[in-house]
Amino acid sequence: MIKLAITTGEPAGIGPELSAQLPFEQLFHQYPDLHLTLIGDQAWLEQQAKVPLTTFEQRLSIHHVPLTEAATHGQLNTKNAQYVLDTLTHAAKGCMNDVYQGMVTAPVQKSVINDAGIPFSGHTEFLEELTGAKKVVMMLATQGLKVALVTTHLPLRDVADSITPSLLTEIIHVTHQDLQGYFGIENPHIYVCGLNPHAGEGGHLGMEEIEIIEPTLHQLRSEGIQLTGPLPADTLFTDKYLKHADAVLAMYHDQGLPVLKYKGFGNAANITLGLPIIRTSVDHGTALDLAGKGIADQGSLLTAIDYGYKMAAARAKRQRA
Ligand SMILES: NC(=O)c1ccc[n+]([C@@H]2O[C@H](COP(=O)([O-])OP(=O)(O)OC[C@H]3O[C@@H](n4cnc5c(N)ncnc54)[C@H](O)[C@@H]3O)[C@@H](O)[C@H]2O)c1
Ligand SMILES: N[C@H](C(=O)O)[C@H](O)COP(=O)(O)O
Repeated sequence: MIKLAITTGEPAGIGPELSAQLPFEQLFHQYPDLHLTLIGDQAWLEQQAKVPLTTFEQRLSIHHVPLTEAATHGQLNTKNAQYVLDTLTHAAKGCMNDVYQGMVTAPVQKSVINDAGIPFSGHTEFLEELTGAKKVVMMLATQGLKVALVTTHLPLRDVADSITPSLLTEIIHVTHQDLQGYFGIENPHIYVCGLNPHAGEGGHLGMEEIEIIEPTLHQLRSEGIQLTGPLPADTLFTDKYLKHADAVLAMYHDQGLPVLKYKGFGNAANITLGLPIIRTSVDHGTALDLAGKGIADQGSLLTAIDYGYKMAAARAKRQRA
């Protein structure tokens, strides 16, 4: 059995309804050994389900984490911030203890957690700390494109200073290793974006390519890692390069993710590489404007479940070998 935990996310957003309204019958048919546990407030989830969740009791459980205050669609409440983190902690610890073979996260509202006085950048950073991982990488994947990021939830002002040879080396090592381990790519070819326009224009538009990125890639190539770049990011995302790329490494969030989401929004998943556990997520946020209306698209949650299931199956196969 592959047991996946689904954290149902910000209670005022679309996460609870997307999770409770999953096409369970179809999913359990498609993945005959899949078991799902929805993690969140039981009454809030049952209220949003279309069929009684007990219908699938052999394959579907709810792990009840009580809301602090009743939730209302579209209305954030700082009192429920800790609830959201409790669902994540339960799932992550369950994965570390092999109760679950992976966790799939519905969206959380980062701002309300911070407004509650709890510093929180995102699941990626939260899980890195909770699991004690040395370095994690945010990678979003859709059919035909995987984009990994060197920096994640960082103000643009701080990005350039944070790109160092050691960070770049760690990020590339983790990406390379997990593309091999979870995606069965024997010798991944990673295409790397420059940081500056035109990859620095020979030093006239920034020195990071010459001083940091090129020497680091040169060093890593000597270890046998296939790397192309740094290439100008505006033309890297074209077929000429993408047809040879197993993944693209972007230097910052909005260099890589708009391209990925333009190609695959609704059919993409966010995957945290480098964790000791498997974690996949949706490609969208809490969409407070849609919450409770029953019109939010389920595609990305299904994609995240698919990646989570396949990664867990790949790891189980590796462990048996
Ligand atoms: N995995 C996550 O936890 C995650 C991912 C992205 C954003 N967020 C958080 O979500 C909050 C809101 O972020 P945002 O407004 O930038 O992005 P958003 O994805 O919530 O909304 C952007 C636009 O996409 C639409 N949209 C989103 N999901 C949709 C779906 N399933 N079906 C149809 N339309 C959908 C929304 O209606 C909106 O127009 C922020 O706090 C952000 O940090 C969380
Ligand atoms: N950067 C993600 C995106 O834009 O889709 C999103 O904020 C989620 O990040 P976490 O998985 O770290 O919460």
